[in-house]
Amino acid sequence: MAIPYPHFTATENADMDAALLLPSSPSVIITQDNLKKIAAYKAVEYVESGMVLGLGTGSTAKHAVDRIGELLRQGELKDIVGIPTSKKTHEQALSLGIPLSDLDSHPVVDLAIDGADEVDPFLNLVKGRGGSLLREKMVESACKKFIVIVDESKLVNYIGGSGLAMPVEVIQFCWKFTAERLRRLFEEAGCVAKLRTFGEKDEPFVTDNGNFIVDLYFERSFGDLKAASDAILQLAGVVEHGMFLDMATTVIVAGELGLTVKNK
Ligand SMILES: O=C[C@H](O)[C@H](O)[C@H](O)COP(=O)(O)O
Repeated sequence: MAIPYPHFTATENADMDAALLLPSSPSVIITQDNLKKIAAYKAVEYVESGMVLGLGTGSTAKHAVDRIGELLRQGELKDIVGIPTSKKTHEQALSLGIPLSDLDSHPVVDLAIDGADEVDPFLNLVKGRGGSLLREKMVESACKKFIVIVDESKLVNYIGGSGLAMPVEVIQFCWKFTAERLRRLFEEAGCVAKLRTFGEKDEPFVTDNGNFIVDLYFERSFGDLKAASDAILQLAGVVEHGMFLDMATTVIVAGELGLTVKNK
């Protein structure tokens, strides 16, 4: 989807790196992917040499990982250790020559940069529509600073408010039983629970950890997020859910009027 940028002046609203990405002529259309890149480049300004970095997953985080690789190659960043949040990011970072490690060797992460599927006004998130929520939550709950990068389409009034999926990673064993228990937890919010599938044959999507994903859809708000989180995690068969509550320290939003940086 292309987003028109009729009156945007890059140098007033964005940093120089991001400004370089913006169209020079007001009639040029800037794409949603450009917005993701602008947010990602801004986040990478927070990276310092010597840091242990959580490397996020998804189409927005991919730009941040690319940029980190580029700055390492140029010698502008040194001694970075990356902790990837998925097999896909692991492969991307390897191909860029970013030195990698894991939480066993580096249990404290200085900074993580990742995308999100929803961001509410309190900086609570939904993540995992790409299927990587569990490793993301492990890495991002171990970090001192967690910067979330989104285009403005991800902003919602309340968690679940996009009408799109809130993913829950479940073990494969009797997943229908678990999906039904999840649905019943949120019956009053008009919840529908669906197994995530892919391809023409509708095969179950399997996470990097060998689990399935049940996507929850809500007709209306389910209220107390902490209570919902606790209730989901109490179900045997659930591994983790995609609500990231009170975890983001900064959210960078690239939107029609430029970049907004929201701090906790
Ligand atoms: O599982 C995927 C991750 O949580 C992503 O960070 C999230 O889905 C946002 O992805 P994207 O930047 O592609 O919209």
